[in-house]
Amino acid sequence: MLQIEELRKAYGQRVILNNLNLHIRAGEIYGLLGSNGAGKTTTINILCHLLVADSGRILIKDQPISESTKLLIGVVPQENLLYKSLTCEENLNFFAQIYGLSRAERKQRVEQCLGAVGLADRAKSPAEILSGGMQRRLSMAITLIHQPKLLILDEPTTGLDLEARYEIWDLIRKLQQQGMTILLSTHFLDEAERLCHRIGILKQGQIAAEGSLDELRQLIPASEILVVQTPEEEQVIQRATALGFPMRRYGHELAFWLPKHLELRDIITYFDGIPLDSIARQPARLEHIYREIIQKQDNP
Ligand SMILES: Nc1ncnc2c1ncn2[C@@H]1O[C@H](COP(=O)(O)OP(=O)(O)OP(=O)(O)O)[C@@H](O)[C@H]1O
Repeated sequence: MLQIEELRKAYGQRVILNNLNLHIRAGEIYGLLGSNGAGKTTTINILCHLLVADSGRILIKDQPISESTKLLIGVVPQENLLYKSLTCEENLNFFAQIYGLSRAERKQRVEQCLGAVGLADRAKSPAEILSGGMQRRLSMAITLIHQPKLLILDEPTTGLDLEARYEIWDLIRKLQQQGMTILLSTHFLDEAERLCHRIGILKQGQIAAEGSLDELRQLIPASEILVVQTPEEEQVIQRATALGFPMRRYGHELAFWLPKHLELRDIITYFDGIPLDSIARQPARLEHIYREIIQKQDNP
């Protein structure tokens, strides 16, 4: 669906995209992850013609991007693009007019798009009285008005509460099930884990790692992660190190990589004689993999 080849963008001496290659398959949800300033929005801005790349090639449905391919893409930016004093219906109508839809088409598309995002009953409500989650869904409806094939979502759940995030996630899944290809840029690893078929981690202007969650799991030699809470961290670290379990810290959590699946009762015996508050095994999650990839790149 989308092929980005050797894309380069620099601001002065500062290279943001360093010959980036990215391929998004039709019908998938592709998660683009990266630290602040990694170049996610820069990539999106180039895709939607807000920025010009220094070099590289972008193909959408095998055609180089141009004015005529613009209609294939719909972008939901980080900030909602809404006229707050207009109703939901009026907002959609306005954008439908910009896309040149006839009066009859507009009526039909406005209804369809409001229905698609679950706002049919708010058609007459001014955007400004909607909750943050509803405003985001209205922003998504606006992006759907011209029936794009590729939907680009830039941090779609930033600033939303948990219920609103669930609603946006359901909506993203529903759109994908209806055949939409989705590029999702996000900071939230749980969001990428739940929604994305494949994930690419953008680092130093390139995709440092890419794949499904299972494929990414192969990148770290941990079968499972052991999280330990103890008042005697030094003793636990010494014991685990002697057993060959690499240590990591995830925020305040003390963790060890387990090279293979081990029974919890066996693990507990390894720490005999050391006071433990809690001990838990968990599968390696995107958080653990992401951290490793980001740090490995920083300190090759
Ligand atoms: N017009 C500009 N001039 C100079 N530098 C810029 C300009 N626009 C963006 N940058 C820099 O380019 C880098 C990439 O920015 P970008 O917004 O693409 O990152 P991002 O991955 O989307 O980050 P975030 O997750 O914080 O939104 C940043 O360091 C930013 O400061």
